[in-house]
Amino acid sequence: MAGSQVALSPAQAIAVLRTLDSCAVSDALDTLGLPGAVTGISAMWPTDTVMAGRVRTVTAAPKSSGGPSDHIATALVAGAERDDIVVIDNHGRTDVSCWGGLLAEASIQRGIAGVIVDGACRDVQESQALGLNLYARAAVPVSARGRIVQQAMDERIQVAGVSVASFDYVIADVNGVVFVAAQHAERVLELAQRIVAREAAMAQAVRSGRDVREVMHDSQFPTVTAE
Ligand SMILES: O=C([O-])CC(=O)C(=O)O
Ligand SMILES: [Mg+2]
Repeated sequence: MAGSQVALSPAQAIAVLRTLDSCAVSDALDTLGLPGAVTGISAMWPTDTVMAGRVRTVTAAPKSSGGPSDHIATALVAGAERDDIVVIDNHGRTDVSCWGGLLAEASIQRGIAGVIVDGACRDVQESQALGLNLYARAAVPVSARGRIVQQAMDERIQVAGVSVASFDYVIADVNGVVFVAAQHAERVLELAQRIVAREAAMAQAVRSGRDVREVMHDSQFPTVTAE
């Protein structure tokens, strides 16, 4: 892909992301001076999976009316597509869940690749049993029902200070969550691949007995730049 001028399709971008990890993508964003890495949201169980896909946003809000309403995220999940990743913005609230096992069941049927909650989730064991990747700030037993609704979907949201829109990309793994704005995906992925290659060479140097002070010194192994 290096040097390629051909635009990546979403499927190609997702396939490349799945060969990377969140640290390499975060480093690429750093190099380009772009935001994307978030802190405080982590995998709900120890995982060796790299989750990558296309963002679909849900904006959560407290339920204001007394009457019946759609359950949060159902409208988005019902129309979601393969490799979508549901990203729920509950503004960091951890006193109520936004995600549970029934939503996970429906998500698997749609081919959804995973879920990220800027807030809390529940029924963690049900998502895990279904193999649905789940990232959140916390797990709590408290239901969304009667408390939280979907205010909007596919609107721009803020996740821990990072601006995120539907059809951006996201990668998440045991290290955390990193968003990639769609318009920068090509440059970010190309750079992240070069960063991975550099790290592999550095690891090989350490394995072959070179002093780690030398291998990791800023003067060694050409720093990967934006060019
Ligand atoms: O009531 C809720 O918060 C949703 C829930 O548990 C589920 O989707 O299984
Ligand atoms: Mg449930």
